[in-house]
Amino acid sequence: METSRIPGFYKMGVDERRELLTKMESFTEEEKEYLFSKEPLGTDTADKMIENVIGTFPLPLGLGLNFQVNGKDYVVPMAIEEPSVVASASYIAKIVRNAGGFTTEATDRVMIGQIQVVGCPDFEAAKEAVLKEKDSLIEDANASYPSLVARGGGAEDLEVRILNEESDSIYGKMLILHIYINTCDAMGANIINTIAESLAPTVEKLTKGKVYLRILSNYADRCLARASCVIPPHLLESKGYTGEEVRDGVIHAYEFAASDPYRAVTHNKGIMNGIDPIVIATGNDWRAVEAAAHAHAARDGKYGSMTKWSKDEEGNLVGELELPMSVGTVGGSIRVHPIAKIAHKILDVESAQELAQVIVAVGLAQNLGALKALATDGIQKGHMALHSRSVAIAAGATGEMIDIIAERLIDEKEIRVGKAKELVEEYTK
Ligand SMILES: CC(C)(COP(=O)([O-])OP(=O)([O-])OC[C@H]1O[C@@H](n2cnc3c(N)ncnc32)[C@H](O)[C@@H]1OP(=O)([O-])[O-])[C@@H](O)C(=O)NCCC(=O)NCCSC(=O)C[C@@](C)(O)CC(=O)[O-]
Ligand SMILES: NC(=O)C1=CN([C@@H]2O[C@H](COP(=O)(O)OP(=O)(O)OC[C@H]3O[C@@H](n4cnc5c(N)ncnc54)[C@H](OP(=O)(O)O)[C@@H]3O)[C@@H](O)[C@H]2O)C=CC1
Repeated sequence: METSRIPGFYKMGVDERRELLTKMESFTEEEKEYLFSKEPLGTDTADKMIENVIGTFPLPLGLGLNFQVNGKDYVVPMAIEEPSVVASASYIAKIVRNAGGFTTEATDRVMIGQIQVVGCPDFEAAKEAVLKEKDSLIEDANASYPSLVARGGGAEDLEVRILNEESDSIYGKMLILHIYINTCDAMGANIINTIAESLAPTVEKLTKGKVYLRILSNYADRCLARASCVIPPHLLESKGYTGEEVRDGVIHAYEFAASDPYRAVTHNKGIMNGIDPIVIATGNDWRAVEAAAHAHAARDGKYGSMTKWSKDEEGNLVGELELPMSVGTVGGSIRVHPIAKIAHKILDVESAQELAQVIVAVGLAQNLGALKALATDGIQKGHMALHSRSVAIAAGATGEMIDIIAERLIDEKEIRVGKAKELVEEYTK
């Protein structure tokens, strides 16, 4: 889409938003049917995707607006059940676009396949034997997946480690091969597992040991994406707070997360609030992204903040986020789930590398949204006001009653289900 800046989008009704979206994006009739239908993922398709299917589990799909990354505008599809996340991402993206937008970069998409060998009569000799045959193992790996090589990807390198060298237990000592594979635009789990399994018989011959596990590592530390932003303090100003106060509050909040795992987990949950919804909407494996993100946050041996916030010489707030981002634009369920396909069309990324960069930019925005709120009015004001509609529904409100009850909960500063039930009873008397 030409622009991601659509002021007042949230003030429109759903039908009005859909009409505007169809003017901005050229959907086919089939796409419109899926996107706007009551059953976007048919049970027939669902039944082919997983096992023991009895139905589907819909999530709200919203659009994160105002995003500008490396000079390009992105409308970001976000599938999430939690209120205020989409609003917060859009809010911060609006501030950051006025500061020049997010800057991002990504490494090559190199994923890791692990092969575990146990029971080698001589582990050092086994390691040497594997390393001696490194080139031919890489050739074999590539021969097992020629289509990947044809796309410019494939196995690139191989390393070997001996784990628990001093262990007395027969279960402890093992040889671990890492095979590094460029999976192009696929997340690559199945590709890597296929390659790792294909190498196992040769590895057993070389090592005289027994191969057990042949599987990718989800700690994709050679498949990283980075985002940063630089925000002049005047853009952070909000009611009752100077920009400098907000900036300093955000940096204090970061230092708290960097020093205390109890805070870091919550801080990082706030980052994943932005990341998971786009990973889910684009049909990617969010468990893989979550697992790798938290491992990366503990890479120095202590769990800490995924982001970093600081002040530069001009007094600007500087935000940075680096995460492993093993996502794809093909593979898995991406081309199977009709809404995931449409989400890719809306997002308009050309490669997995580009997708990874947009995702980390959204994570960085989401973190700032939470920290800005926490460092000023507190989280409840913005978040609970938007949560009030869910509270009203949980208390039994329907139709036009939902907004009326939600408004009353906000006015009376008591956003809880018990209070909402009282109001619903009063309303229906
Ligand atoms: C909620 C806001 C944005 C309100 O903030 P506000 O100042 O009332 O917003 P505003 O009315 O000035 O609007 C500014 C922009 O925000 C967006 N916006 C504003 N309202 C809406 C809406 N209804 N729907 C969609 N977009 C909205 C919209 O883009 C709008 O620009 P415009 O389009 O008008 O030019 C703010 O209070 C905020 O960012 N709060 C933080 C919310 C948050 O982080 N939620 C996550 C849940 S809490 C959690 O799980 C994580 C946490 C917090 O524990 C993590 C941690 O501890 O670090
Ligand atoms: N631990 C984990 O995280 C695990 C995750 N998984 C699951 O694996 C799935 C992801 O595996 P993945 O291997 O990505 O998916 P696929 O098995 O679907 O493989 C991707 C396929 O996409 C095709 N392709 C088309 N264009 C490209 C391109 N530009 N770049 C790369 N491939 C292309 C390739 O087929 P061709 O070359 O024939 O055209 C390739 O085989 C996810 O569903 C995940 O949940 C599975 C096991 C473990």
